[in-house]
Amino acid sequence: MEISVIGTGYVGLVTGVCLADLGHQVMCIDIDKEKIGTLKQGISPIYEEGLSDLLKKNISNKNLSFTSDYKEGLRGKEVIYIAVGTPQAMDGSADLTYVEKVCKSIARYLENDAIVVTKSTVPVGTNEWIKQTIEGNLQKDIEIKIVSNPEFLRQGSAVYDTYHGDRIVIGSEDAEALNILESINADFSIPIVKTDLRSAEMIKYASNAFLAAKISFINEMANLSERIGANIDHVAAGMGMDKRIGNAFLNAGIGYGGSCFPKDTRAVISIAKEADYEMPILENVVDSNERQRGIIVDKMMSRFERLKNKKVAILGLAFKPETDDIREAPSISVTEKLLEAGAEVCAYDPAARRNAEKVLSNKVAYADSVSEAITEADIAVILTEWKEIKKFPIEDYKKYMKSPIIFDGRNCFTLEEAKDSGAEYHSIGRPVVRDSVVYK
Ligand SMILES: NC(=O)c1ccc[n+]([C@@H]2O[C@H](COP(=O)([O-])OP(=O)(O)OC[C@H]3O[C@@H](n4cnc5c(N)ncnc54)[C@H](O)[C@@H]3O)[C@@H](O)[C@H]2O)c1
Ligand SMILES: O=c1ccn([C@@H]2O[C@H](COP(=O)(O)OP(=O)(O)O[C@H]3O[C@H](CO)[C@@H](O)[C@H](O)[C@H]3O)[C@@H](O)[C@H]2O)c(=O)[nH]1
Repeated sequence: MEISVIGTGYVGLVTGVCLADLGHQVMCIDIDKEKIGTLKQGISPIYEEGLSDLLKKNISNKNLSFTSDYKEGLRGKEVIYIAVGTPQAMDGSADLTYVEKVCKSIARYLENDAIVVTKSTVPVGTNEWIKQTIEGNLQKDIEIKIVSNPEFLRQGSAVYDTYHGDRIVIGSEDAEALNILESINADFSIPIVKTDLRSAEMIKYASNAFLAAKISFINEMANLSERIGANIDHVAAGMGMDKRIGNAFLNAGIGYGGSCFPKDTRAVISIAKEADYEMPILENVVDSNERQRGIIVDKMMSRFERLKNKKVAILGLAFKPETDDIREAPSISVTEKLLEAGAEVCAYDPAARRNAEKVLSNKVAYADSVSEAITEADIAVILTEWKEIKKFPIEDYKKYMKSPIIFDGRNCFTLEEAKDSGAEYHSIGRPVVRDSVVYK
């Protein structure tokens, strides 16, 4: 099929590349000319294993091309995916400015009938508004059909998720459009849920809200476990064996971040407000996550009283491993709090340094390895569970640090490893290990 994908962020790029790899003729459009220039050369602006190879392969076999010119990008296209950002507005709702601009550009430049598919995460009812906005601005007598096709990929494993996701959701009131989308997606060999527009939009928000709630739930259980002498690793393992609960998303830590959970949970609360309905569970999930982001610095404060002039090594800045993204990463607030308390911060991240430098205070120094970051440090704080950070032996911290005191926000080491390491080890939801003793 002749397909156009609008927006080359995580979702747009991976969608475009994967559809091209299935044999469709895909043209990706982005208003960011610099990005388009980079993409044309086969260079992925996104840190994701395997993506660059797929990108180059499909550019060279002429299934995939890039443009910032809407007229060229929409010419003769039968299916048009919208994959631009829907960031959080000041009031917590989803900001649809980019989507609106896209609708107006489609209306202005499209010259043939087409199916418009929304991949962006948008509030319930938005797809109907998209149809009206395009139709209200059309320059030609053409027919537009609308399908909601929310995206469930995770950053860092986006290509894998596209081929191995648990389900593909497509929603439309138009049976023919639904069938065409079903046939495009059939090649991914993933179960397809066919539904109406509003339910498809709601499935996306409800799924993210549920996952965020699961994380906040286990985080609160972890905080309680610390206070009563239980070990959250054992608690989560025991809970997760119950198939009704499931063992995924039960890793306690310093809270969820990233470009989706924080904004999507707030968007649901905002949608509910519009519908004059209160959602106390979700409101508390958001508050609980805010509190969780602060607990690692609180733990340091209660251990040291003062952090002034302490040299703190931050290990991991990305909101999770295998991505260079630091949007809503806990590292942002932890770094701010440490600097406010007068600490000297030296950070290491295998991929996110370039993005971090744009956002974090210029008082933060950067290291090129774990060992360099922790050299002569008073405290090491682990914020992202990168493989490299998990693999760095806990017993080696004492070789480099002034005093081997570790605050691990991602439970990278077992208590057994910590016990024989010579390090003082504070983690989440587990007893402290000090002088080889596990303190309950
Ligand atoms: N990032 C994820 O893991 C993920 C997963 C599932 C769903 N989503 C949702 O998908 C959507 C896109 O997310 P993202 O992270 O890929 O976005 P992003 O913000 O990283 O990228 C959006 C891209 O759209 C481009 N753009 C903006 N306005 C444009 C316009 N008028 N015309 C053409 N291009 C334009 C920008 O230049 C940018 O390259 C959001 O709604 C998000 O909630 C994201
Ligand atoms: O047990 C867990 C699992 C995750 N997290 C944190 O939760 C956040 C999000 O992680 P993850 O879901 O792996 O990353 P995203 O790439 O943000 O993906 C989520 O958000 C996307 C955008 O909507 C959806 O498409 C995905 O299905 C959904 O998993 C990160 O900060 C993780 O550290 C935990 O703290 N504990």
